[in-house]
Amino acid sequence: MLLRDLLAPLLPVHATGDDSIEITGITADSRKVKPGFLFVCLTGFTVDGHTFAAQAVEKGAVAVLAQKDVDVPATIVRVPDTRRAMAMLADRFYGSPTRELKVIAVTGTNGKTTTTHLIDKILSDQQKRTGLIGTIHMRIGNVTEEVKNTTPDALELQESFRRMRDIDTEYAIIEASSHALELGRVRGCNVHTAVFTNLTQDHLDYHKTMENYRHAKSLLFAQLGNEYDPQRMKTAVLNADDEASGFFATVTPARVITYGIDNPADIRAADIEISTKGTTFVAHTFQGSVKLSLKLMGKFNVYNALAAMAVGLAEGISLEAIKSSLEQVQGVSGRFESVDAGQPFAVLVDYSHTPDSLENALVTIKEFAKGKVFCIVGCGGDRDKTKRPIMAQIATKYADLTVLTSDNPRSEDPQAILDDMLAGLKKTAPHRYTSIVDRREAIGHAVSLAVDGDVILIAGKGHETYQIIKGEVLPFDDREVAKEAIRGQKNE
Ligand SMILES: CC(=O)N[C@H]1[C@@H](OP(=O)(O)OP(=O)(O)OC[C@H]2O[C@@H](n3ccc(=O)[nH]c3=O)[C@H](O)[C@@H]2O)O[C@H](CO)[C@@H](O)[C@@H]1O[C@H](C)C(=O)N[C@@H](C)C(=O)N[C@H](CCC(=O)O)C(=O)O
Ligand SMILES: Nc1ncnc2c1ncn2[C@@H]1O[C@H](COP(=O)(O)OP(=O)(O)OP(=O)(O)O)[C@@H](O)[C@H]1O
Ligand SMILES: N[C@H](CCC[C@H](N)C(=O)O)C(=O)O
Ligand SMILES: [Mg+2]
Repeated sequence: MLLRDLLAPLLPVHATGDDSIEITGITADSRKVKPGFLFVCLTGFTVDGHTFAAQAVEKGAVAVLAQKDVDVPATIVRVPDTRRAMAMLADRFYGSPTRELKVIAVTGTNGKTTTTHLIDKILSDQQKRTGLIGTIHMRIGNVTEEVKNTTPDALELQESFRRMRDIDTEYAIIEASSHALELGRVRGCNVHTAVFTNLTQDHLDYHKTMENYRHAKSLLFAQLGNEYDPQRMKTAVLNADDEASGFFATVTPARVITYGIDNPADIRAADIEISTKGTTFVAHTFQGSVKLSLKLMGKFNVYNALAAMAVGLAEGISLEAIKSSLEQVQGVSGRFESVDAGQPFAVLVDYSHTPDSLENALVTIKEFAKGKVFCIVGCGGDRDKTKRPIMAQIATKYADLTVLTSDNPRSEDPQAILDDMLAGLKKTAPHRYTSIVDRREAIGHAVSLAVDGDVILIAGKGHETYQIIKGEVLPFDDREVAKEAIRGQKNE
């Protein structure tokens, strides 16, 4: 594409140099530049991309998009905000794939991955061709790919949408993280349906206040258009039991469908029963009522199911078909995943890494645990420090024994993170908690104490297969480590 044509969405924009050159690709990473590329200079959190402009040109970049002065032998396009411009150019360069795709974007503190998987199941069962982008992986057609971020940057996102469209994908179901919304990674996407799960504390290192955090989430609802063609009608699916939904309803031009349990809603669950086998409830909807038996456990999963149901109904899928799909879902990797190595007690691996999700997981476990509850939990390094003492308090409130340990300390000292967690605990009940820096040892400790009827919750890392310590990514899978500990115990 000619640079001049590529720049159309940014007009009026000024290019210094030849704008009739052919652009063969776009990247914001100088290490990925190929001859004929446009290099986008982004001011990052660790380095300033403008300092790599010269390197990019040496590698063959013919044009540079910048928001500061750069002096390089290439065509220079100056804009006030390169991140914003990059999202527009990504959409244009990849032929606006979201004009032909129905993008269903799920945002919220907890439940995004689970809800996207439920939506995927409902749509795929109707023979719709779907693609998925989220925390666990990206799936284009039948091919899954590894991801670095829950929501990739605008270039990777649009490129992935393009590949989905090229194989006739109809729906792209994506997680829209608050970082992504704030950083404009989803800007330029024509979103068909936006889903809100909930808003509770997390990421205050980045957003600073809950109000800013809510504002970031609101961007997804504000960017929905109002389309009245029944086939392409835009929808905001909101959780009636979360007060942030009122705000999102005021900022979205789209139609709103609400779901909930406690407050009046368009889709409402009643008669909820939770057991070790799963969860049953009756869903009252604008298309009638239906009783569901989910294999998923916990009240929070009723919310996820209702949100997915709302999306299905908005797409004109029958309630019976939605019920059938939801009832078949066995679970999502690393979410309340049961580990079975023949032990007489239960071991559950769950991705609860926020105060609210940890509390939900423990409340659910307390409903069926016959014996003691053990909770192994840590808090991520280089992440919201204020959630550390709160998570320690929640763990010790519900669990008979809490083992505080490491969860991706990243660049931080693991012991310092534990100290932040311990600061939330009163010294009056020391028998209720202990701290063991080494996560493998922490898991081994709980396994050595558990007996018939007990439940061990290994929280925080879910599907992750690594542990990041001092910036080094080491192999670590809670499920495998738990199995090893159980087998080791049996052999003793
Ligand atoms: C805080 C944050 O979001 N950081 C993201 C950001 O990295 P950064 O700003 O540190 O980048 P940087 O290293 O400073 O580099 C700045 C620029 O220079 C460029 N560069 C850099 C080096 C070089 O040699 N040449 C070069 O051109 C880089 O490509 C970049 O364009 O841009 C990167 C590329 O898009 C992202 O991968 C990275 O996500 C990091 C890994 C991350 O951990 N992000 C988390 C906080 C995040 O976004 N999480 C949410 C989910 C959260 C949740 O809901 O729970 C997510 O969506 O993943
Ligand atoms: N609707 C919900 N409300 C509260 N907690 C939930 C909900 N759904 C799931 N959880 C809890 O949160 C954990 C993470 O769930 P999930 O991976 O679906 O959320 P997510 O929003 O995708 O998280 P992330 O932001 O890390 O990608 C689960 O393991 C479970 O403990
Ligand atoms: N998307 C979340 C994942 C946290 C997972 C937890 N295991 C941790 O490392 O803190 C984040 O990047 O904050
Ligand atoms: Mg997720």
